[in-house]
Amino acid sequence: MFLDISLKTGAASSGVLGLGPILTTLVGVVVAATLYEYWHRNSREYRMVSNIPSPPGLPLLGQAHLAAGLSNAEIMSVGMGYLNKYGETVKAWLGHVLLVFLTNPNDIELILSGHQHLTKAEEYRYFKPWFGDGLLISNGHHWRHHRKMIAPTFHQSILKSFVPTFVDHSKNVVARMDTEAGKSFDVHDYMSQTTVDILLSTAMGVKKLPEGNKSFEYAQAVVDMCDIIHKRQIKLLYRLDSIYKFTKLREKGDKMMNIILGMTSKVVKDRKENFQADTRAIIEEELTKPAATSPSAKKEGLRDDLDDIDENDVGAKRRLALLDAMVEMAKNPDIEWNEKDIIDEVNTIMFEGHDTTSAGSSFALCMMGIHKHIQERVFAEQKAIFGDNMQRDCTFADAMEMKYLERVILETLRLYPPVPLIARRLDHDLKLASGPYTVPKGTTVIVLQYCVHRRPDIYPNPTTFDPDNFLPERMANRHYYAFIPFSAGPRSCVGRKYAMLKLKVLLSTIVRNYIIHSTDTEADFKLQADIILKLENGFNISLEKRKYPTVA
Ligand code: HEM
Repeated sequence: MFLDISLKTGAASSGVLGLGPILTTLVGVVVAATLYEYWHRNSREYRMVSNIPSPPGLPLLGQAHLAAGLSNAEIMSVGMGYLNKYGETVKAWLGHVLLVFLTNPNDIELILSGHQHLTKAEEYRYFKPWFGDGLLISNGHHWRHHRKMIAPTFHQSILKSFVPTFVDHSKNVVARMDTEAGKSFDVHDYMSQTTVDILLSTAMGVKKLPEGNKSFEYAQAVVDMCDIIHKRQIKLLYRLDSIYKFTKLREKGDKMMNIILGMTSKVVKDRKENFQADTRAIIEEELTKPAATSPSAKKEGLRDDLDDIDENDVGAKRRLALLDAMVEMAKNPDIEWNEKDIIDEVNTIMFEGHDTTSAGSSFALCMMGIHKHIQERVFAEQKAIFGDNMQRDCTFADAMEMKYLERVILETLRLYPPVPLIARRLDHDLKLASGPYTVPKGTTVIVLQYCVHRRPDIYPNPTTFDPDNFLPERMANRHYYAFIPFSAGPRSCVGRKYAMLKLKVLLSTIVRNYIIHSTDTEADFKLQADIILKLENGFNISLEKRKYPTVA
């Protein structure tokens, strides 16, 4: 347009009104930006959310500049500061992308409970090269079909059969940590390798684990890849593929993806090669009892397909663990399932199933190291269960008796939820319950578990670590959606029962072998929320071997 005018006026060589070409371009950009900003501010979306509080923004950028130059730990603390200042429902514009942050359980219920808002937010697209169309990020028919096929592979009878494997790996990590006894060390390194190995040996049916420190290398690559994806989600420039592909970050991302995909494709290849009928079937005995791994009897609003699968199941059935079940499905012409589906779900579950529980177990160990009286109660419960034979292997029945340890795990997940937030894209306009707000279709709504778990109106002394927050009578009086470490509703965590059982076996084995110490306090924690909540300064503990009289 400007060029047209200047040509007609014969001023092309010197630009508009005799200005140089750079200035001409600049004026063009400013005019286009002003027009865009004018259009944006008059859009339906902008007007609809104008009454939702937000930190001050800039033209074009919105609030995007607030994250510029900050580390992940800084973003977390700055973000919390804004939420404290602006209230329980806050909006932010990342350029033209609208984000609405929710911390009121009534709003969260509107998002998570029904089938209306199941679509994952745009921000999950950065996982696509990794998870493909795996459960965590897929939508619509594809997600529904995969969920229906995969949820039964976490049936209680299968989880029960995993307990001896959980025990073997727990004993193994106890032995490996012996070299650290007396020293302060970052326990997350041990937890991440162990949780990778446990997943490989259970859900993936791997008989021979990768040699050397391949599991640790994979776990480290996952941490680095999450950091990259998180940067892409929140830094405006990295969001654009056209810019990201020329950055150093992408080079690093490609390297990490090679390690990750190399490991998972080998797992699938090996399992397919060694897929023998006699090693894969698990025949369950008759089963009619409710799942004992669930934190409490569920009220109607919190029930999900995992409860239904465990509770409405009668009679003997042949069941397979995850990877074996998927290999069989791919061979069955009547089931819509192919090789890519297998790889996508292996990648999804290898990630979701290990990084979450390694953070959860590391936080729980730190909590017990810091709150010694709580560790003593955990140990006393172990003593009551194991009696004079504290070194014997834990069974499924033992794990069901660990009520206090369960409360310690739940309280850890309250204060330090490994998945600190969930994001959905609204498929319909949504009237919120927390105020006179209507959020338009297409918005990214972000459910902040981390914040709802720390609301003082729901948890008196919200920052105090108190496992008794999960006494049945306290839980019964709380809003269903005020404790959602595993999300809730139809898209809740498919591995939550697996996770709780594994954490109990692992922590029970560690606590029976070591007294856990910590020199850090919770005030020293530098929380870092890059996809999975971690401590930037490490999960530092030290261990002291427990001594038992030798059995003659
Ligand atoms: C302490 C441990 C865990 C926590 C806190 C946790 C938390 C969550 C949360 C919050 C979600 C919803 C995410 C979202 O909507 O963005 C989720 C989904 C999921 N989790 Fe977990 N998880 C844990 C362990 C596991 C384990 C052990 C597995 C598998 C072995 C697993 C597999 C999955 C899968 C496949 C999904 C996607 C479900 C769907 O969209 O249908 N998780 N998890």
